[in-house]
Amino acid sequence: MIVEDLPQIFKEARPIIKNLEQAGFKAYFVGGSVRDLLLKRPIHDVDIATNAYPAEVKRIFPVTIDTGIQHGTVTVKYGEEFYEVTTFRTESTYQDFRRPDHVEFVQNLSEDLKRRDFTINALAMAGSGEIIDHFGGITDLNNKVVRAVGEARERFHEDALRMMRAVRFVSQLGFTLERDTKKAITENRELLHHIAVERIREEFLKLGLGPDSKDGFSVLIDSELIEDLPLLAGKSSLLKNYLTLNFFPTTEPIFWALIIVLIKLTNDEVRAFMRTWKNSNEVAHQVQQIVECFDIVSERELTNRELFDFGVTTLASTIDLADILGEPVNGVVLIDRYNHLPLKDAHELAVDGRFLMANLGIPAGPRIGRLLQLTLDAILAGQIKNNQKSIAKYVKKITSVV
Ligand SMILES: Nc1ccn([C@@H]2O[C@H](COP(=O)(O)OP(=O)(O)OP(=O)(O)O)[C@@H](O)[C@H]2O)c(=O)n1
Ligand SMILES: [Mg+2]
Repeated sequence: MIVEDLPQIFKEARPIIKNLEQAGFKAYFVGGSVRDLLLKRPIHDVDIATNAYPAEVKRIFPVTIDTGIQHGTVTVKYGEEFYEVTTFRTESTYQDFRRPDHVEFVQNLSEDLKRRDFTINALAMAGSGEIIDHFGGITDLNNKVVRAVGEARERFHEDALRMMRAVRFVSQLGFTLERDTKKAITENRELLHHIAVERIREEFLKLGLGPDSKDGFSVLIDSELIEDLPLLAGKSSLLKNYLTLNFFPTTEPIFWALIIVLIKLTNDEVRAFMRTWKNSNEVAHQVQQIVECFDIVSERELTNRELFDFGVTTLASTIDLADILGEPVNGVVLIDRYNHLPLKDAHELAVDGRFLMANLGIPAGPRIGRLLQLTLDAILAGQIKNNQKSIAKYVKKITSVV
């Protein structure tokens, strides 16, 4: 099979293949870019594989970066773009179910393709556009099947993350998981414990935000791989509710908040959950806010002060989450109420601590902060206006009790 009209991104990279060939080496496009080309999906980067050793690649191209020399990868700058050029390799020295620290270089492409994870990812393309398919990858693309190259068990022992990748592709590409590949996941799922949580998280997120995340989740539960995800063991009956949803998350914080609500964590448990999954403090905080806000809106109306404290980003995410979970929350009304708050940020307060000290004779100290908070409450509750005169009057009144 020959692809006649290559997208621009391949055309721009073709001189790299030509240069390697002119120096007497073989070189091909490999991996995800060839898969995505045949699926007519957007292509974000093209990877090149060659029988040239890294030192030889570096001799051919004037600007290179040593990105992963021990794995055989050199980044080549060509034009304004950067390309990963990796020497054909096998990964025969796995000891701990993770990608190895060093690899064995090999001379031919098929040895290299043989150790790749799935048939759809084991395709290569020559500079001419000719597709090289040793493992039935094109048929599997046409049938929308994720199938391990050769023995699935071996592929998963080489790199256990591939089990997550399999399920991620189900969600991302709308494919089904081939039976033996799925069986091998069930039989080898504990191997996932050898994998860094950050890598698992990345795949889990791609799964959760993929267009067919419901199918991805279904396979995750069916294959029992879910039992080996951090803090999700024993939760599959709760997570089955994911399969009954009509909408699915579109952002990272909403995805996490959804999982947390489905597995019924208490607010106190959210932080530890997010930390175990090695999320950044920023994402963890956003998720915590959404879960807290969701808890409130499921029970009662938010107060103006709560609208103010949560802010519009958390509100919008909470409304999305409520929508996904079928919780009756009137998002339009909530956002409208937010938009009509007398102020949206504490900086918009017409007075500050200095004003209270200078004009009302209140001594410096923590009391100033408390008075400002009460003032903010009163303004948000509509009891007083946000101007110096009404604030001064109000503060004078409450200084007798605060
Ligand atoms: N655990 C892994 C990771 C990657 N690969 C191989 O390396 C290629 C590139 O890997 P990567 O960019 O991580 O994944 P892609 O399949 O390209 O998917 P994405 O579109 O998310 O980049 C894959 O296609 C596959 O051939 C593999 O065999 N085993
Ligand atoms: Mg890729």
